[in-house]
Amino acid sequence: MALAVRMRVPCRALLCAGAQLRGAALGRPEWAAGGGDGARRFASLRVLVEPGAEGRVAVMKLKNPPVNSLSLDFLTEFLISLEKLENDKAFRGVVITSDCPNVFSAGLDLREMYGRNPGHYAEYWKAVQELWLRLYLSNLVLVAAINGSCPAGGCLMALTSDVRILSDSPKSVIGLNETLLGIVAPFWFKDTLVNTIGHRASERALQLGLLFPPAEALQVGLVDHVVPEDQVQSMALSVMAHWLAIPDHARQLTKAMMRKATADRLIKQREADIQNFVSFISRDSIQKSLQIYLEKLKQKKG
Ligand SMILES: CCCCC/C=C\CCCC/C=C/C(=O)SCCNC(=O)CCNC(=O)[C@H](O)C(C)(C)COP(=O)(O)OP(=O)(O)OC[C@H]1O[C@@H](n2cnc3c(N)ncnc32)[C@H](O)[C@@H]1OP(=O)(O)O
Repeated sequence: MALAVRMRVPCRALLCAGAQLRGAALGRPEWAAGGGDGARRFASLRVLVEPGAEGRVAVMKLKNPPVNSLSLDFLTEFLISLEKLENDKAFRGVVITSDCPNVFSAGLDLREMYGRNPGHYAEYWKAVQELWLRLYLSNLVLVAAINGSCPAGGCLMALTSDVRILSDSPKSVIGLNETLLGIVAPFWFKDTLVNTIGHRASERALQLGLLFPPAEALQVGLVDHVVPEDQVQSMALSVMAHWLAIPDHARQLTKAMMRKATADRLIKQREADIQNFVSFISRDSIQKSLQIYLEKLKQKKG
């Protein structure tokens, strides 16, 4: 219990209070309970939560079409959802997957980082930090069922999980590709990658902005399993059962022991990190890079 308190993330309550206000401002109910599972099945506009197995596992489906970009509204809804699950003692594990075909998540929403004002950038970055801290320090067992493309912020989200299962498809590439956009992965993105695949492999992956196809992602240790597309969720539930066989308190203490120092680096300098982001993203040269990248994405279609 003491651990659970220690692992709580500062400012979380603040952000969630803000999040609820945001939801109210959008003029919709926060949660609509439905289905035979009553309150255990719930949904916001962009996140579906369904029971996974034996009432102790939930499946969170990211549903922000077309590509599950991590917009501010999406982050807000995701964080409220996660908080609900963390606070429900019945749940011990969560599978995170996508409801959008061929894409797990396109990462941070580029429209939140382009052509906005400094106040907006600061609000957005605080929500991104919160997402990482809440997921990275979660007491729940988190399994990422990565059923599609998983670049940058999508990869960061997957990296916070305890286990990653990737679908064996040419579309399912994963990595921190920030340099390809002319931007730089922040230190806590980098730390999370280093903690997963080691220093040398991270250095190469980050500098080159590598997006690994399934076999290479498995080889470098970025994911733990590669399975056919239609088996991603069943594999996630089966891996989850293995992890849930471990007593929670021992597993949670061990997870905290492994991750706390990394999280603390950001916690100690959250405000400075926000200011750093705002000044970096506001630069004309960076805005230009983002503009070019967004145009390229549009041209790809036409
Ligand atoms: C030194 C100090 C450092 C301090 C740090 C400061 C700042 C930097 C940190 C920033 C960290 C950034 C992290 C990120 O996550 S950046 C986002 C990176 N994401 C990507 O590169 C992915 C881009 N998207 C794609 O490659 C593809 O869309 C796809 C995910 C492979 C899916 O392909 P497909 O199914 O063919 O869909 P479309 O490409 O046609 O896209 C459909 C529409 O969605 C729009 N889109 C795509 N991705 C994003 C996105 N990330 N944000 C917003 N919108 C996105 C795309 O433009 C299409 O829109 P349209 O229908 O209006 O044309």
